[in-house]
Amino acid sequence: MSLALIWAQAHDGVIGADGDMPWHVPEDLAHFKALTGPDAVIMGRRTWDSLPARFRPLPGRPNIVVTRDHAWSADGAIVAHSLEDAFEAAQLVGNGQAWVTGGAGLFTEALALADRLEVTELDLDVAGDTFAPTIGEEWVPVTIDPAHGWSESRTGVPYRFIRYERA
Ligand SMILES: CCc1nc(N)nc(N)c1OCCCOc1ncccc1N1CCC(C(F)(F)F)CC1
Repeated sequence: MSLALIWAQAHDGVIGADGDMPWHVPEDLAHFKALTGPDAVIMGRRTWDSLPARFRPLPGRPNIVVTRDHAWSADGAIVAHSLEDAFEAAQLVGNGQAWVTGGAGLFTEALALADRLEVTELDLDVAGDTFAPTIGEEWVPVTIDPAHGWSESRTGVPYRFIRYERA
């Protein structure tokens, strides 16, 4: 089972504000959908709660939700009570590739287990209360798209996609 992390961040690693993402970049949604495809997604309960109802569960794949609350359940969610349990569940129901899709706490914990990071960088200054994990020296950018500069979202936000792998 291969574990990847995927997130979108603005300047200073902001990934969220008040339980949502303070931007709208349709090209990132398309990127997320294209990359994660039918693979299992693993997310924290707050990220699950942040999903718009039409995307809860994320369509067409196992949705594994990590929560410490042993009373919690939700239609369309496979409940796990630790990242390790989530990883095991993904191995049982997944197809070999699982994605941690948020939030900050899970990203920090999953970083040590992951072999790939897919980061959408937004050239955007925005206030936030939730931040991406620090990407250590052991991670190297293997692709940057576009190779130089930025693409421009139809909403006007410059963005680029970076893939990191372990050195
Ligand atoms: C896309 C947002 C996103 N971007 C990157 N690069 N990495 C992520 N970890 C990520 O957060 C996924 C979970 C939160 O997702 C959403 N939060 C608010 C509104 C919409 C969503 N999306 C819309 C697209 C939908 C589809 F199934 F179509 F992909 C999934 C839910």
